[in-house]
Parts: sequence; structure tokens; C-alpha cells
Amino acid sequence: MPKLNISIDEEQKNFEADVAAIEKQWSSPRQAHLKRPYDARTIAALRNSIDATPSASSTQALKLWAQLREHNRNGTTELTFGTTDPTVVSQMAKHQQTVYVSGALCGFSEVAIPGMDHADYPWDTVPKVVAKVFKSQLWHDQRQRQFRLRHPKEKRAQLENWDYLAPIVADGDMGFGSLTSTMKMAKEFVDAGVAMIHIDDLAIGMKKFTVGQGRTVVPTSEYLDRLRTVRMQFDIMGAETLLLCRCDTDHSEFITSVIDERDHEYVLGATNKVEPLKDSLVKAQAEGKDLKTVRSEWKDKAGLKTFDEAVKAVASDSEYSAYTAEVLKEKFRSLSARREIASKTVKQDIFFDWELPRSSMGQYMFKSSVKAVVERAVAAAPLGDVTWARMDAPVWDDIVEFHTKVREVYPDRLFAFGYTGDYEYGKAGFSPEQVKNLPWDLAKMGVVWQVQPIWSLQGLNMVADQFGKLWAEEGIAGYVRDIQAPALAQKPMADGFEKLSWCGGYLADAFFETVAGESITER
Ligand SMILES: C[C@](O)(C(=O)O)[C@H](CC(=O)O)C(=O)O
Repeated sequence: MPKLNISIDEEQKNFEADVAAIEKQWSSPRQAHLKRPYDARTIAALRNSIDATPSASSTQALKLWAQLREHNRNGTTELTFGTTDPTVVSQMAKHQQTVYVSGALCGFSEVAIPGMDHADYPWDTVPKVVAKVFKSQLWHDQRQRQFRLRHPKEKRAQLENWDYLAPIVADGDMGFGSLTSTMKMAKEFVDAGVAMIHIDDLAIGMKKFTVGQGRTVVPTSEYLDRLRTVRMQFDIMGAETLLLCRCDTDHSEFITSVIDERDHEYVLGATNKVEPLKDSLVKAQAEGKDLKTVRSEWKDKAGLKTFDEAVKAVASDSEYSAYTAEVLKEKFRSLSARREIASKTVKQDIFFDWELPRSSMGQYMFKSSVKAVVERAVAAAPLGDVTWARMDAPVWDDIVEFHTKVREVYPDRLFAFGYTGDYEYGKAGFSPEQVKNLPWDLAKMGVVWQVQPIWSLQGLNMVADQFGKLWAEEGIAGYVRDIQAPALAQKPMADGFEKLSWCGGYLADAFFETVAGESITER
């Protein structure tokens, strides 16, 4: 096998040049806010010996970064929606600055076996959809440019000139497993031309909505490891790709482990001596009882509380004040530190056992709060560029508290927000006026990127249903009246086959003319 034709001096020189270039990139205005747990030498040593830097993802990321910063300066926002379909994407160019590729939609329409948004599809599913969407954007950009340039300069002002290359934001879910799968996924996203991906703190296989229980998150440390992994992969590739730190802790009910003391304040334990929950459930199942009822009866019997609540329940007011004063001297206290403090400040013993409520899968019970979400978001912020607290319900006070608290630490922070499909604004206390102003009220808090992720399910399904009915009942007359005529009358005309420019007829001509002088449109 031939050896690499490079002297050791040259190898070292190239390495030092790489290190210098990496340090320069990391101190640029785009990246200066990021903090890495590693140095440029470590990353340079992890790189290839040739420059394999992908440029499309970086170009798109820098464009997105400029868009989002501008929104932040102006107090405005981007309103986009989710799709996996290049045709929909081509129309979004007229109204949206960005495109969202949703994991939920991919799980329905881009997989061998569709299913609920459980993030149970192969790890490269969403990157492959991003590659498809990005290629379609490049194609539209190419055919529009070619069409324009076949016209003299004076005529081009009347021609369409859409920005088809809207940066793509994509769903990286929880990274799909260990750090190596997260790295591979991040790499595929960058190679596909993505501008930004989001990574969350949900447990793999536990993104569930169907069992009537809250979500399961991973410990803070595991969440941060995921984000670091993506950052490292972007750095190895020299990519400017943006990382959106999504946090799903709001309303979560379980946590996979108690390894990180930052989470201990929120873990629930039994304050009465009862049999373990999982034993009660096994018995109940054998007896054919309703498990939901048994679980809720067990919770009442167990007197579920956080450790601090357990202290409060038995301590006098002055004991509890002494306890909290001591606890608050440090930002995070482990359970054992809390026990120690309680033993010194409270006379009574505190019975608290967080093993008893563990599920049959080993999860601990977790009591979420805005404070817990803020802590995670603040810990994650230096690793990423944008923050998103995914909420189960649109609780306005929580939304305000979250953004205000994070902005106290990071005043220029950029935020994202998702209008989940089944949000019930009325039930959540929003007046119609508040719903009307919601995007712009959010923008005032730095929420510069807002997404309706699943329009292609709710909206497209509805449109397809309506059209199916019309076509079956009225045939071509209904089509001409309700689709074709309005589409042709629309200014600019809705894109379709009749526009040779839009469907690439002229571009195809250009290829033929270039190599064979043939024309398919002017025969
Ligand atoms: C954004 C999301 O991750 C998605 O896959 O589109 C979903 C969407 C939804 O539940 O409406 C999510 O927010 O978890």
C-alpha cells in the first residue's frame, strides 16, 4: 500500500495551520458565544488529512444565523412549518425564510412502516429527507437562475426571483442512541446541507404520548453529552451548522437515572413505607385490575414528594427555614447532601425513598417545573446557538417565566417555539386576541424562529380530503372551477405543469442545447 507522501515536518505544519484556522473560526462573531469542553488541537487531530469541509451546510447556517440575528434585533420572527415534500417546499419559498423537516412527519411518510411520533425510525431517516429537500431547493434555484439568464438584463426585473434556498431546520430527536450514533447522524445532516438541527433530552424509545403518562427525560449530564457530541462532530467537519438545544423537561414525569445531582431536587420518592410500585402493578395485572387506577392509588398511599417537600411536611417553620437557607448556599445539592443538612436542621427523621416508585423499566419519578427547564436550558446554552423549551401545553405564564429567566443569564439568546398540533389555546386560557398576537408577543422575548411542525398532517390531510370529495363528486368540472382556474388566475400564477419554467422545461432545454442543440420546448 502506498505511504502518504508527506514529510513529518509538513504534517506538523499542516496540523498547526489547522489548529490556527479552527481557533480563528471559534472566535468569529458567529461562534464566539460557544464554549467547548475540548481544544482546537484535539479537534484538528480528529480531522481528515485532506480538507473535507462541507460548504453547503455552512453557507445555509450562516444565512440562517444572519436571519435570526436580524429578527432578534428587530423584535420580529420567522414563521415556518414542517414538511417532507419538495413540492410544498418550493411554495414555501414565497412566504417562508426557512423550512422545517419534522421527525413526526418523517415517521409517518418517509419510513417503511409508519407510526406515531415515537422517534423509532432509523437514525438516518431525517438526514435522508433533508438531502432530498435540499437537492430539490438547489434544482429550483438552478432552473430559475438559468431561466432568468436566458433573458436580457433589461427584461429580468419582471421575472420571478424567489429565494429557493431557504435554510433547512431539522429534527435530530434525541440522537438515536449512544454518542456514536449521534455523531453519525450529525455528520449525515451536515453532508445533506442542513442549516440547523435540534437535539432534545428525551430518553430513547420513550417519546410517548399514548399511554396517558408524561415523557421520560435523561439526566442533565446525558443531555449535555449529546449536545457536546453534535458540537464535536460539527467542529471535526469545520461546519458552521447551528445547534438548537431543545429541552422536553416541561411536564415530564420520569427520568432514566439519578446519576446527576443537578436533577436530585426534582426526583420524587415515597414518604410512606409501602411496597414498591412495580410489585403492586405485577399483582394488579395478575388480578386483572385496571393498572391506571392501581398506579394512582399507589401514588396516594406512597405520599409522593420531592425530598424538600418531604422535609417541609415534617419540619417546623423555623426548621424548614434553616434547612432551605443551608441548601441554597450551593446551586445544586445531591440527595445525600440534602439528607445531611436535614439531619442537622430538622429534629424528626425524614422518610424518603426514590427507589420505591421506580417503574418496571427502571425510571425514577420526576416532578417537572419551569425552574428545572430553565436550569437545563442554561446549562445547555453555551453548547448551542438557539434554545427551545418544548411545552406540552401553551401555558403563557410558564412561557414568559422561562424566557425571562434564561434571558437574565443570556440576554441575547435566540429562542425557538413549536406550535404543537393539539395545543388547545382556549383551554389554556388564551383569548382570541392573545392567540392573534402570540407570534409577535413571543418575538418580543427573543423567540425568533417559530414552527407549526405538523401542518402536512393536519392541513394537508384536510386539503386532500376536501379535494378527494370534490373530484369524486364533480370530476373535471369541479377541478377546473376550484383548482385550475384559481391557480391560473393567481398572481403570480400558482406553480404547475403549465409553467415550463417552474417544472424545469427550459432547464432541460438548456442541457440539450448545451450538448446536442436540441430543444423540447421550441420544436
Ligand atoms: C416538533 C416535533 O418533534 C416533530 O417531530 O415535528 C414534534 C411535533 C408535535 O408533537 O407536534 C414535537 O414537538 O415533539
